[in-house]
Amino acid sequence: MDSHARPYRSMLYIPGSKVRALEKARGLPADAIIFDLEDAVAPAEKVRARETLAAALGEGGYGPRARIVRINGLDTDWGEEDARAAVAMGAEGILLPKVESAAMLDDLARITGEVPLWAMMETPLGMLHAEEIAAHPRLAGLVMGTNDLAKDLGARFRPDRMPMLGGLSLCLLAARAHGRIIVDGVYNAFKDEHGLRAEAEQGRDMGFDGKTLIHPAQLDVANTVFAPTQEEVDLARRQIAAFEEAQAAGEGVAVVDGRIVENLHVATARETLAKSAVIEALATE
Ligand SMILES: CC(C)(COP(=O)(O)OP(=O)(O)OC[C@H]1O[C@@H](n2cnc3c(N)ncnc32)[C@H](O)[C@@H]1OP(=O)(O)O)[C@@H](O)C(=O)NCCC(=O)NCCSC(=O)C[C@H](O)C(=O)O
Ligand SMILES: [Mg+2]
Repeated sequence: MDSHARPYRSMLYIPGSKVRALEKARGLPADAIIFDLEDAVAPAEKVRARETLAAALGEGGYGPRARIVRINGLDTDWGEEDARAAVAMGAEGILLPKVESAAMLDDLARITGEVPLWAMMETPLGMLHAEEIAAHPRLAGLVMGTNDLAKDLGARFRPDRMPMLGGLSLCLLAARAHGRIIVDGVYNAFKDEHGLRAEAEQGRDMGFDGKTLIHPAQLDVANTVFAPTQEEVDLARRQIAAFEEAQAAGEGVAVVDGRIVENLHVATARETLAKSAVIEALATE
């Protein structure tokens, strides 16, 4: 799974226990859905939520949206059974909470076999072991859990996310070093569109592939912020054309809008065009 073959601009959490939300999601413009059996489901509801989710996924109708199931930790009463059930449900990915080592992913892979794994990065130890987690051969991607991380750090929520930046950056470095997808944490104030946009733009500028979301009202902002703009697409086309022209003239460098364009900029420009094409194709499905 790479983020160009399939975008991960918006990853919407849906509690596995909420029948109406599971139904509604079939028509929502989310790139991916995280069907949650962990924190969004109360202990008394855990077993029923697993059954409700199995029925919804069995019914299908989620189209091109990536279907990822977040299970409970393997150290809980529900984790192992969740993992087996997620495989049986045909989940495209299984998301393990509070991953702190590659060994935790090994334990899960022994149950889930070939199904791609995703790791919630949300504890101080997880941040410190991000590299070995990202290197795990079964891992498709990392998902930031900024609520749990703030709790464990004793950090305050600030608009600039200053207390989070060290952890976010460590996980980004690890994800990119191993070619993994990485998706930013949730923005809790789901009615605050302005705040969400600012935080999503910060995540995009840092290098995240997308943002995890808790409410359908957040989808448009994430889908817009994490897609290349028309200006970026136009610039990418002009950079590629100018560089090819320069090469034909025996030059290694071109200039566009007063800025140099070298082969590395052309690689980024080609990625921008590829991402834009995939998003466009998705919109017409
Ligand atoms: C936050 C909510 C509890 C709000 O729910 P509600 O009051 O029902 O919202 P609305 O009335 O505005 O809902 C309008 C319609 O949208 C549907 N809906 C709501 N949320 C979702 C959703 N997530 N996916 C799909 N559809 C949704 C409602 O059913 C309404 O539909 P309709 O009847 O047709 O009008 C609620 O949004 C919610 O439960 N959100 C998910 C919360 C969650 O999953 N939390 C856990 C993940 S966050 C986390 O743990 C991150 C990490 O681990 C960390 O540590 O940071
Ligand atoms: Mg969490």
